Formats: sequence, C-alpha cells, structure tokens
Amino acid sequence: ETDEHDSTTDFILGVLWSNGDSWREMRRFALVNLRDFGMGKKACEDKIIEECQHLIEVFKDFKGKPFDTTQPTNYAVSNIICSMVYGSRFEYSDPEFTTMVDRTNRNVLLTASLSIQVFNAKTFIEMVAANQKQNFALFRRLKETLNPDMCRGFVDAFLVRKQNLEASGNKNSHFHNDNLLMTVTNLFNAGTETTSTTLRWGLLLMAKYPKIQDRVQEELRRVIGDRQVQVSDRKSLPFTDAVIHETQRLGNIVPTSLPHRTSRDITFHGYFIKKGTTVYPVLASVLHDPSEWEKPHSFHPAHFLDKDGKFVKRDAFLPFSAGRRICLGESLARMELFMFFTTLLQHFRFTPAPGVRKDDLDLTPRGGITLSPAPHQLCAVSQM
Ligand code: HEM
Repeated sequence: ETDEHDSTTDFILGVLWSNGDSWREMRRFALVNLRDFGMGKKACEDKIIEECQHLIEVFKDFKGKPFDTTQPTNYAVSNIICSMVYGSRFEYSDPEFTTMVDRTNRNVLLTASLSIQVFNAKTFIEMVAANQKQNFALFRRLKETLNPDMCRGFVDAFLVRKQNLEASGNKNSHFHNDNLLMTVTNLFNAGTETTSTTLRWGLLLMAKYPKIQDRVQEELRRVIGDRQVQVSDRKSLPFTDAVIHETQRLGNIVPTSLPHRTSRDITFHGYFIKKGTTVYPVLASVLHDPSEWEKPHSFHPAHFLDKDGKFVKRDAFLPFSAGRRICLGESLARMELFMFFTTLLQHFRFTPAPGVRKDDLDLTPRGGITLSPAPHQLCAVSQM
C-alpha cells in the first residue's frame, strides 16, 4: 500500500518522478526501452565487457601502488547506463562526463543526515542545476542528429515518441521535456552510485578478508582460466556468486530504501498508519535480521551456500526493495556487479596500502542516502 514515493524522494533524487500516472507511464517506458537498449541482454553484456577493459587499464596504470577506487569505478559503472540512455559511452578524460558523475557522487554524500541536508541544500541545488544544464546540452545535440528509424538510446526513443504524439495532435501527454529530464536524471543517479558503491565494498572486503579472496580467485582460475567471464558463467561460480550476494547483504547500501507514502489508511503489525504517512522501508530489518541470518553482522558468504557448496537463494535478500516500486535496474545492476567483480578479481589481487594492516581496514559505512565505504586506498596488484 505504499506505491507512492514521498516528496523527500524528489529532494534526494533532485527530480519529480514520484507518483500517479506520470510515474506509471515513465517507469513502463523506461523499462521497455532500457530492455530494447540491452538491459539484461547480450548487448548489455558486451558493453560491460568493453567497459571492464577500460577500467582494468586505469587500475593497471597505478602499477600496484595504492589509490582511491571511487572515481574510476564510478566512471565505468556510469558509462553502462550512459550508453543506454544517451547512446554512447564517454572517455574518462571527458570533463562533460566526469563533472556530471562527480557532482552526483557528491550530492549523494551531502544527504548524510537531515541537519546536513538543510545545511547543504544550496550546494545540492546548485549541483543539480549544473547537471540539468549539461543534460539539456546533451539532449540538444541528440535532437540535432535524431534519426527516428535508428534510436541510439533512451533519449532518442523519448524524443521520437514525443514528436509522434505532437504530430498526432496530442498536447497533454507525459512525454514532455520535464519528464525527459527527470527520467534521465533518475536513471543516471540511481544507476551509478549504487552499483559502484557495492562494487567498491566488494573490493574492500576482498582486501580485508584475503582468505575469501583466495577462494574467489581459485574458483575463477579453475572454472574460467584466462578467458573473458560471461554472464552464463555465474551458475558455475557459486562461491563467487555467494560473495557478491553477501557483499550486497552486509553492505545494505540503500539503508532506508526510498521514502514511500501510504496510499490509504492501513493497520500493519497492529499499528494504525494513516493515509499519506511517510514510511521508510528499513532494509536492514531483513538484510541484517538475526532470525534470518546465522551471522547477520559479519561477512559470511556461506549464508548463500548449502553444505555441498551450491548457491542458495535467500528470501530475506532484498537489497533492491520489493513490491511495485522495486528497483527498476535490478537485472542491470546484478549483471554489472557480476561482470565487473569477476573480471577485476581475475586481473588483480586487492590488498591494503603498504603499512596498513587488513585489520585496520575500516568497514564502518559513511552515511548518506547510500552507505559507502569510508575513504580508503587499495592496491590492485596485476595477476595477468
Ligand atoms: C546495486 C545496485 C542497486 C541497488 C542496491 C538499488 C536499490 C534500489 C532501491 C532500494 C530502490 C527503492 C525501491 C523502493 O522505492 O522501494 C531503487 C529504486 C530505483 N532504482 Fe535501483 N538499485 C541499484 C541499481 C540500479 C540501477 C543500475 C538502475 C538503473 C537503471 C536503478 C534504477 C532505479 C530506479 C529508476 C528506481 C526508482 C523506481 C521507481 O520509483 O519506480 N537502480 N533501487
């Protein structure tokens, strides 16, 4: 009964994609088109494989010296959603791209707590406005070169639909410039920081727990060897799959999901909740539930393995939330996490910076709308 997002969501995402018919139509259009542009399919797998190579080059350039993984990981992950939305990836040296990604990343951190939200509201709004300006410039360029018979990405598909509706005299549709901006911003924001943060948790956990990293790398060597990992390999990599799931479970990176609003009066677990009340679905109540998990607060990949080492699904694994507003990008995020994590672990051994003991690697999350690792550096020691 909480299909609606609360208006705080608009503030957090910097957009107005919250409720009613507009949400329904935009969500449907985004899903259909992202699938057309590869979400969950081979085309997307190929894009991720290409992006992995760019990310590997950046990691290699550090030559095993310690570095902060945030920016390159953000850029690589963001490029996947960019290629679906705008129709092309960007170079990591392109300031038009990097400033947009960096601003989004900063804005997520600015939402750390309510008092900081108020304090930072001006900076937040300025950065949202700057990203909007850049998006309008990108839309303009795409519009100038639009070919209705060959859509390059989501923006093209939206513009073509808008033009067709206008040509048929429909002036009241949801396909207007504001909704284009909102939907693109939603996809860009939701599709970058979440997946990148999860991936960085995964690398940090590997440096912190080298014996688990050993087992992942042993499995990758035994099952894959030197060849490129493919999505279809997942079922043959149960330990690695369990590590990725456990990273998402323990990481609990979207701790309060997005604020929802009850669409009618309801009694839930004996509590009366009035229509229109803001509800925060606290995902830790399932992800860290002591009645569901043997070691709720430890990194324990065996949560997802049976006694024979086979992968097992768990009902309380809900990092993407649930219900009608469940994460729209779940299949994309799962594919990205699997492909990026396995490819990086094939190529590199992740260790703490020299002089830092693995026990000193801090797993206390840094707050915000997402929970990310505290600032840290890792060494990526080349294995191939
Ligand atoms: C590990 C990565 C990710 C996690 C943990 C995650 C988690 C979530 C969560 C918890 C929500 C809120 C659901 C609710 O309101 O109950 C959400 C919404 C959403 N996510 Fe994700 N997400 C991830 C990646 C992505 C990606 C890659 C995309 C890109 C397409 C994406 C697009 C969205 C959108 C558009 C919504 C809003 C859906 C709506 O309001 O109808 N997410 N996500």
